[in-house]
Amino acid sequence: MDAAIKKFLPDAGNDSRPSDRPTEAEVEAAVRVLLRWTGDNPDREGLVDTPRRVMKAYREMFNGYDLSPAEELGRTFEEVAGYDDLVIVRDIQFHSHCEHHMVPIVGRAHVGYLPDGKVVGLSKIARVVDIFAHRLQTQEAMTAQVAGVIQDVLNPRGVAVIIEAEHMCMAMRGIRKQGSTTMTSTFTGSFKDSPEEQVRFVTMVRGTAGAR
Ligand SMILES: Nc1nc2c(ncn2[C@@H]2O[C@H](COP(=O)(O)OP(=O)(O)OP(=O)(O)O)[C@@H](O)[C@H]2O)c(=O)[nH]1
Ligand SMILES: [Zn+2]
Repeated sequence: MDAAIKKFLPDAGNDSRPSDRPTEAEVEAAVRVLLRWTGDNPDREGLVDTPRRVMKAYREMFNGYDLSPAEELGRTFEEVAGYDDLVIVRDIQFHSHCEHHMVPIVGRAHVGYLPDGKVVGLSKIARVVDIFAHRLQTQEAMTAQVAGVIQDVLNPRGVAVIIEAEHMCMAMRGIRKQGSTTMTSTFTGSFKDSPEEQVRFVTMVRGTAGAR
């Protein structure tokens, strides 16, 4: 297998990842403990099916551990009439969970790259964002991971990623600041080397469509 793809498989570089997962029954038992921790009664009618629902919801919200972002980028094509300029997919909405508190991060990613011959299906860029979002994250790591996998697998002239997100761990608890957003960016290749390319990316992301 291509080394670039291997690097982005779910368990790459993470020896602490358990080789076997808990059973559904074990997960449901853990949710019952959390329900008791809230002060509620897991045996009351409204909560009886909740552990099972939470187990299923976790399987869906964290399915990014079972998917490979590098494999999503594997199918490319070159017949684009010689187009080799900036491609941007902006406003990719995502939901993730912060690795510190396991509560939601809600945000948007803007992803651009400068093709070097081959381009990738646009939906694949959004799929890559979703796969990383469906793992426990910090915003910084997610930004670097999205840029890194596109750079490594497509080998374009450069990749630019901006993520803006609200962290519920800052809104619902702790400091309790609603509406504050965090912005992160990663630039590789030509974007890293050239401030003009960065400006062009940001200008197009902030550009004309809709009420911006
Ligand atoms: N850099 C970074 N920090 C994050 C992210 N998500 C959450 N955090 C922060 O992680 C930090 C964890 O701080 P700790 O002091 O260990 O935990 P805590 O006592 O729950 O912190 P408070 O949120 O300040 O109450 C907090 O400052 C969070 O705001 C992220 O994506 N990136
Ligand atoms: Zn948090």
